[in-house]
Amino acid sequence: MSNTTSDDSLITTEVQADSNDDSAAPAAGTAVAARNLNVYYGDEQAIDDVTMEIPEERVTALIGPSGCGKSTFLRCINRMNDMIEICRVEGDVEFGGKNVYDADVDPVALRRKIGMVFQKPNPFPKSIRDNVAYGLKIQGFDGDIDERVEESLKGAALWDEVKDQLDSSGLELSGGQQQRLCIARAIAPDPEVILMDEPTSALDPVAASKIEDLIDDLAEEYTVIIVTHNMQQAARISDRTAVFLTGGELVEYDDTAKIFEDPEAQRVEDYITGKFG
Ligand SMILES: Nc1ncnc2c1ncn2[C@@H]1O[C@H](COP(=O)(O)OP(=O)(O)OP(=O)(O)O)[C@@H](O)[C@H]1O
Repeated sequence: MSNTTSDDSLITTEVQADSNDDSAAPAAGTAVAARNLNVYYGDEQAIDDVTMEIPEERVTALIGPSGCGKSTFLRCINRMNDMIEICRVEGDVEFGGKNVYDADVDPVALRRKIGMVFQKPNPFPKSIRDNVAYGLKIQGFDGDIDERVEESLKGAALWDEVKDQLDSSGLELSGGQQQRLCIARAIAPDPEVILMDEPTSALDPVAASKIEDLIDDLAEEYTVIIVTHNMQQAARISDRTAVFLTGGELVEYDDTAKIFEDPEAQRVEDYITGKFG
């Protein structure tokens, strides 16, 4: 993967996926591991001592009622919570055998390895090509940008629809196309993990279904971690499901079929069957 660039002096460290530090290496097949993770906003605790290992090249869904900490947990993985002044993180989030909160990890380099897609499609007011190429240019990518743009748009199942209008504004696309453009932008720097925070909740059912199909394809190459309010969606697209309940407690984490068909915790069954939440 790409190296750090000289045009941004803040970028000092590339997170190594193949660290030689065996003592810190996660078990084989684990993309991301949280260890005793606690997160606070001021005095309020949003994540309560969460430990979990997220498998690579699978879809892992984070579900639970509003305010239970799903987005907070997701944002810890690529340190997006750094932007929130009152947010304090304790514990480890391991990626590539390294705690992403270590002092020598550069968050910008980390976010190239762990990309993010948000609830509301947020393309830049730029051409389709420039939206996808944006991150590559910033990082000083020295390969063929047009080729990478094409690959990324194909990877996001958007190429056939936009290949003749690459110079048109990304804002002229439909909501579903804009979200796939944002996915193309996220995969352009060739990340290992893609975080998705309710990526279909602002879309109509047809557009949402296309994104669901795409997520399935993405998991062949990337680790996908998705927050969703839609339990049917979690059941349809994920391999593993983590159920958070009020106070940021991870109550159950297992294969998706097990969570939806035979959960261990009564509280999870009550949540899944709509008794609360
Ligand atoms: N920027 C912030 N400042 C202060 N408190 C916050 C902030 N972001 C989240 N919180 C609080 O942290 C807790 C967890 O919020 P979070 O958004 O992570 O939950 P969530 O499960 O993703 O919710 P939702 O499903 O409604 O998006 C909530 O009590 C919320 O009010």
